[in-house]
This record gives sequence, C-alpha cells and structure tokens, in this order.
Amino acid sequence: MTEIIDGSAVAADVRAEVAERVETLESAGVTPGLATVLMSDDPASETYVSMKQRDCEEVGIEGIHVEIDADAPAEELYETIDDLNERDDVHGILVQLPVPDHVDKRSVLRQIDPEKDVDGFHPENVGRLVAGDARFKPCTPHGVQKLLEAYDVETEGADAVVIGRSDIVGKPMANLLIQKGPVGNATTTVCHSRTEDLDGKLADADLVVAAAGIPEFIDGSMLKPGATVIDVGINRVDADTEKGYALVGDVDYDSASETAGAITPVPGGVGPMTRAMLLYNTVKAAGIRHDVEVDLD
Ligand SMILES: NC(=O)C1=CN([C@@H]2O[C@H](COP(=O)(O)OP(=O)(O)OC[C@H]3O[C@@H](n4cnc5c(N)ncnc54)[C@H](OP(=O)(O)O)[C@@H]3O)[C@@H](O)[C@H]2O)C=CC1
Ligand SMILES: Nc1nc(=O)c2c([nH]1)NC[C@@H]1CN(c3ccc(C(=O)N[C@@H](CCC(=O)O)C(=O)O)cc3)C=[N+]21
Repeated sequence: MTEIIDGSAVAADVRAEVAERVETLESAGVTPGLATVLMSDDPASETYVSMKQRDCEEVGIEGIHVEIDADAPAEELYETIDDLNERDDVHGILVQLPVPDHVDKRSVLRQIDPEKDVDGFHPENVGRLVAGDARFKPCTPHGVQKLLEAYDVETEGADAVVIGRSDIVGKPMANLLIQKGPVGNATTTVCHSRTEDLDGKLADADLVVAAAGIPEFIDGSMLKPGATVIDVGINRVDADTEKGYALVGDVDYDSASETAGAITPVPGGVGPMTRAMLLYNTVKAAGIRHDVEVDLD
C-alpha cells in the first residue's frame, strides 16, 4: 500500500508547536512579528501572501503586510526593507518572489537583515547552511525534512534524486540531504534541464524530490518500486473548476501512486509545510533577537 504523506496534518502539528513557542515569547513580553512584502500583480503570489498572513493570525504572530506597485522604482522596495530592518516589532521579513524584472533579486535579498531573513535566502544564511551551521533553513526544504521525519523515511544511505537546482528549493534541499545527521546522509544527485538520462537516475532513486515546475511530468513507470516521492511542484493548469484552474504537481499522482512507497499530494503536501516553517523561522528569529530560549532547531 502506498502511504500518503499528509502535509496538511504535519503542518498543523508544526503550527501547534509554534503557537506554544509564541506563548513562551509572550510571557517574556515579546510578540513575534512577520512582515510580508509583495511587489507583483501575479494572482498566485497574492494568494500565497494572504495565506501567510492568515497563518500568522492563527498562531499569534503579528502579521504586517506591505504592497508595492509592480511598476514602482526598485528604490521603493529597498526603502521598505530598510524600514522593516529597523523596526523592533518586525522579527521576520519575507519579500515574495519573483520580484519584477526591473528589480535585481540578489540586491533585494542582500538588503534584508540576515537576522530577519526567515526565508534563509541572504548569502550569509546560505553560507551558514552550506557550512552545516544553519540559522534559518529555507522553508520548503526544511518542510520536506520535517515530512520525512514525521513519516520515518530513512534517508541515511538512501539514493536521493532532487529535480531542480533553484536557490529556493533544489539547491538547499540537496544541501540538507547530504549533511551529516538526522534526515541527511543521503547520496544525492541534483538534476536540472541539462541533465542527461533523468530516467536512468530516477530508476535507481529511493527518494525523489521533484521541483522542476513542469505539470505531471513524472509518472509511475519512471520510479523505483517503493520509492518515496516528494512533489514540490505547484502548477496551475486550465480546468473546468470554479476558479478556472486546478493545481497539479510535477508528478502524475495517480500513476506514481501505483509504484511509490509513499507520496505527497498536491495540494496538501509540501505547500502547507512551507508556510508552517515560515512561522517556525519567525518565532526562532524573535527568540534570537530577544534572547528568549524557544527551543527550536
Ligand atoms: N510547495 C512549495 O511550497 C513550493 C513550490 N514551488 C514550486 O516548485 C516548482 C519549482 O520551483 P522553483 O525551484 O522556484 O523553480 P525554478 O523555475 O526556479 O527552477 C526549476 C528547476 O527545474 C529545472 N528543470 C526544468 N526543466 C527540467 C527538466 N525537464 N528536467 C529536470 N529539471 C528541469 C530547472 O533547470 P535549470 O536550472 O537548468 O533551468 C531549474 O533548476 C514550481 O512548480 C513552484 O511553483 C516552489 C516553491 C515552494
Ligand atoms: N520569498 C519567497 N518565499 C517563498 O517561500 C516563496 C516565494 N517567495 N515565492 C513563491 C514560492 C511558492 N511558495 C508556496 C508556498 C505555499 C504554497 C501552498 O500553501 N500551497 C497549497 C495550496 C495553495 C493554493 O490553494 O493555491 C498546497 O500546496 O496545499 C504554495 C507555494 C512559496 N514560495
């Protein structure tokens, strides 16, 4: 029987843990605050940011939201980040990606105070992660690790294939999987658009993390029987639904379920975990800033 890895359920557990830590902070006189910054008209980005704000409310984190016109000069975004860096009530800052083409993403990520960089995208935090001394693990790969832990998936010695090498998913995912320690010690292959023979690599993989952004391009016939499949992809495809679209992963769920040992659905898999780990990192940031022991790894 294929096990369904229920990201919504594990994310609810993480939020409950975060809510407890928020109480610890409150009793020390600290209300954690998360600022989300949106400079985009993309409807998907708007949806994600409003979900993040709702999550904050649920666990007792103060949500602060800033919207900037997508055609405003880049300086407006830099100034917003400077203000948020200075504010004592803001412990975490997330600039929703992608930013418009006229804004340099690298400069934006460098502008965020690394101690408030709850995405973990600032080069200082990337460096710490790679060095095995992470402060904020990027939310999606961290969420994947929590899922693997919750379902007792053995990564030690496993052959893992990560599909995608982006800075926000693929690279940090691979970095975490190769690290010594729990939910690590995997032998990890990172695949991308120039990879030759992806099929051959998948056929040997005990663990597949798919993050290419291509709707349902992996099917059951490509997988090793019993493999654990983590589908990070979230793709909007035209469908005759109320919203006019449906969400599908990078994996053809029905077909992959025939072969996989365990699999995450889309929606309800990695997505909710990404949001939960953002709350987690925000509470961690507030603990560091105010020297309150919140006991989060
Ligand atoms: N569940 C969640 O919480 C999150 C979901 N996502 C979703 O995950 C997906 C990936 O996101 P993100 O990493 O930001 O995307 P990017 O577009 O930044 O990266 C996609 C990666 O996939 C690689 N790729 C493209 N085509 C192929 C192919 N045919 N075979 C193998 N690799 C390929 C690209 O290679 P190359 O580098 O050569 O171009 C690139 O490295 C998207 O669907 C996104 O919506 C993203 C973040 C969070
Ligand atoms: N600075 C920054 N940090 C990010 O972490 C970041 C980002 N920019 N830009 C875009 C990607 C994408 N991402 C998602 C998070 C949650 C869901 C999510 O919760 N998905 C739900 C469904 C959502 C829906 O219904 O549309 C699910 O899969 O069940 C999806 C996507 C974070 N990202």
